[in-house]
Amino acid sequence: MRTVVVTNPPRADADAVDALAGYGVATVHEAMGRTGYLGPSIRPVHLGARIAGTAVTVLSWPGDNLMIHVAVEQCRPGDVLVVATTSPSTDGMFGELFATALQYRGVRGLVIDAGVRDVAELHAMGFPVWSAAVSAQGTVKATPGAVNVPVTIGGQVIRPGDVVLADDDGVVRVARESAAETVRAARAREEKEAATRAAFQRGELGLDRYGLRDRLAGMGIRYVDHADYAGADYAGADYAGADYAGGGEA
Ligand SMILES: O=C([O-])CC(=O)C(=O)O
Repeated sequence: MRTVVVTNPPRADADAVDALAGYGVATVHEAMGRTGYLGPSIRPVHLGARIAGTAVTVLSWPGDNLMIHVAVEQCRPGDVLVVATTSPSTDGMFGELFATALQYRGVRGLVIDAGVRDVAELHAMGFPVWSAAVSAQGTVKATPGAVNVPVTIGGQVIRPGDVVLADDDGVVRVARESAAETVRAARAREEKEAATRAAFQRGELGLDRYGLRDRLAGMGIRYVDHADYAGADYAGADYAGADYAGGGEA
């Protein structure tokens, strides 16, 4: 493993980062062509928060939070701490003491591909966390790692200074160069969704709005009244008889 601390990485434009916080993770993920999502294994520890910030990244040895202490010093207001481990770990590497130090530095939250603890205290102090696990298992401060190098979480490469957007749906990463463009795409996506919502509130069907009837016809889907279908054409009728796997058993 590279043992390095990179200082002063480029960070995404602060206005664009703040603007992204106005959109949900699902919206931004869709707006980026369904990319960037860290997947369902990185979950909010508490519901109800939405943050966007610039990543300060940590690559740690599993069960060892030495490099998180190193990373705290590199954090600036508006950052989000992003912690990956060199091999899978669920140990409780982070708790309310780290959160206290990060809050002092204006850090907006934590994304960690490992465990956290002191869940009640984190909630009480309003420090939002997305993690792979909750675990009281303590860790050591023994092994060097890296700060502000690219890390991989949930199949996504997160570079220092990239935007991390997190809410109840999980976490999405936006490349630091694309923050402003992604804000525009998210706004367009939200306008489209608003129009669709209004149409659904009027009773319009997705089948018509999305032009799905022609697609279904192209797939050979046909509509048959139940009275005409319940007879010989009922696929389940055959299945319920001879083909019933459990039929011969006591
Ligand atoms: O210090 C640790 O090992 C992690 C922790 O519990 C805290 O940050 O409060």
